[in-house]
Amino acid sequence: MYSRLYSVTQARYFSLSTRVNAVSSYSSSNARSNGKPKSRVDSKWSTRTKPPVKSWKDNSKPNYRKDLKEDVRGRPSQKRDQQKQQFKYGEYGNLSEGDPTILERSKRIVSKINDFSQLKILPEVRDKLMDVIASESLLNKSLKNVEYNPEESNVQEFKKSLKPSPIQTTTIYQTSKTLMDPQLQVRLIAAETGSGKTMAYLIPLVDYLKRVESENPAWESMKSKAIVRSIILLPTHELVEQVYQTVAKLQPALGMHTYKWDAGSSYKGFVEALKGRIDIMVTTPGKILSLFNISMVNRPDRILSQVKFLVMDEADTLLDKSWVEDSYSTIKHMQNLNHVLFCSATIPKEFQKTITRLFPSVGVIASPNLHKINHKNQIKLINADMAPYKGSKNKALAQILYSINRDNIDPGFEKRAVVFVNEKENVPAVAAKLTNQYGHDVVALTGNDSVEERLEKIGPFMSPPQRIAKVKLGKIDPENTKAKRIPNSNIVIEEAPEGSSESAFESTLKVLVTTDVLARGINFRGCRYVVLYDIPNTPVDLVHRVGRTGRMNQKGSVFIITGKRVKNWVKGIPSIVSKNVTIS
Ligand SMILES: Nc1ncnc2c1ncn2[C@@H]1O[C@H](COP(=O)(O)OP(=O)(O)OP(=O)(O)O)[C@@H](O)[C@H]1O
Repeated sequence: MYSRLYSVTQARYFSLSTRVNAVSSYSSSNARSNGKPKSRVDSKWSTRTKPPVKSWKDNSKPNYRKDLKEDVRGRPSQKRDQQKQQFKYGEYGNLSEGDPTILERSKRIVSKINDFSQLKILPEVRDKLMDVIASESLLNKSLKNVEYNPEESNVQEFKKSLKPSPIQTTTIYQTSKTLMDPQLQVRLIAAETGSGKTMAYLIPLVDYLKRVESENPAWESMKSKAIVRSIILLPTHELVEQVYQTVAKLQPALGMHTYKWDAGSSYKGFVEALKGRIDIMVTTPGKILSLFNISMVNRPDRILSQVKFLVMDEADTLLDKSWVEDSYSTIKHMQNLNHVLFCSATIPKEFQKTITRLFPSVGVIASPNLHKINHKNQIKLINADMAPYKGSKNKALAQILYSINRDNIDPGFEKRAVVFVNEKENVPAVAAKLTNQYGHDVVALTGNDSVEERLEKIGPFMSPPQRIAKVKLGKIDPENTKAKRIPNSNIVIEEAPEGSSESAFESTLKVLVTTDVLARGINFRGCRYVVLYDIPNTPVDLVHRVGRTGRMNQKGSVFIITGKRVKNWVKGIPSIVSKNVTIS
């Protein structure tokens, strides 16, 4: 059926300049569409008058006159209060300050709903998706990294205590109001890292597909067709793999036909899967666009025309300068979309501008904790210019790792730490130093590694922490320790004497040294420690890197290596986190 027919010229997607013209036609008229016929997606967006939920107002320019008026009336100025609670990340602050009314609305919804049963979800979908959460949540301490088996008692026990996270509550509540309204609905879901955004978009998506199956009379004739019904797009193959592991559980649970199209998949495999109908496909924009360049697939536009539900996860990346053209082209090929959900942990100002320019009707659902770092994280600044490190960041790092190893937190379990450096060129040297000089168990990962290598390297950090075999537990007695110098360094540490509780010091720490390539979206289960070898350049980098620990309201420890010339605002980071201040 999918023999060669497609012409490449037909598929060549428009250049950015053409696209920008096309974009401006969304908000105004069709006059600047370069004489090209407007796509169905275009016209849907341009004719839409009301966003499905409140759209995002730009609060970056303060309205002083309004503030003053409010102050004169003797009432507290909401705007000024908000500014007081914002932490400007040095000269690089680039996060949107947000619209307080959106956050207030979320708080109201969250205060009224605290159970999955209060949300409008098909009972079967609710039940199975709660099984999935219970089988993989990092809060479920009894998980042993086993195959998905909802019948297990530890899964069922944990399921009873499950509550929706704030972003899950607000997203499911808001989307359910108009889920089956056939008009195009575009939403941006924004919430802090590790807040359960994957389920926040997956539950409405699955609920939608299941409702179509039971409510749409055309379903009987559609169900055996070669169609793709929904797509989840992500920027990296690691994230495709991670999200697919969750999505794949819906195959046995709800009879969903799921498909992962990643770096290793063949076109033949895709065509085979398509013949049996794909309900949920997880992939990257690049893979979708490649459909237009292969001979095996006949009329890719037709395949994509049945996609009704699209999720763009890590949307601020997918719409940044280097991705926006591909991402936008991908969306435009899906002519009959009913729902588009953009999902992000951060709303940089640039992203906010892009999304409102491309999709003026976008409605925003944001969690009350957006742009805050989980205050349960303990942030420590380590000055590498001080003795005994004397300017050596590597010595400071070695000492941090050593102290992590001995801290007696989660005794009996392996420890994992992720070290972020700003430049990928520095990764091998830092990793080599830690391994060769300080004897740590380290893997180094950069964008230069192949997808397979990366997946293999991050594997141990993605699974729940393993119990250590044969560890003697016991408190470390500071009186009974002796000083030890780390070889070839001037770092002196205390070590338990032979025969005491030394096995509690036994190195069980696994260290991953990497860059921003792994800072986003990866759910490092059981990674309690993050070390920032360099000060992140932007608040977006800070939020994402720190967000690899302290997920779902857990505790995490973060060490930031600084120097004596560090700016004052950097020194303020620990206190803004503990005081739960919004970062901008
Ligand atoms: N309602 C819930 N209760 C308990 N755990 C949950 C719940 N929902 C999701 N989780 C778990 O929380 C963890 C974090 O979820 P997820 O990866 O979706 O976060 P995220 O918001 O997408 O993070 P990031 O912004 O870093 O991508 C996962 O282990 C997930 O299984």
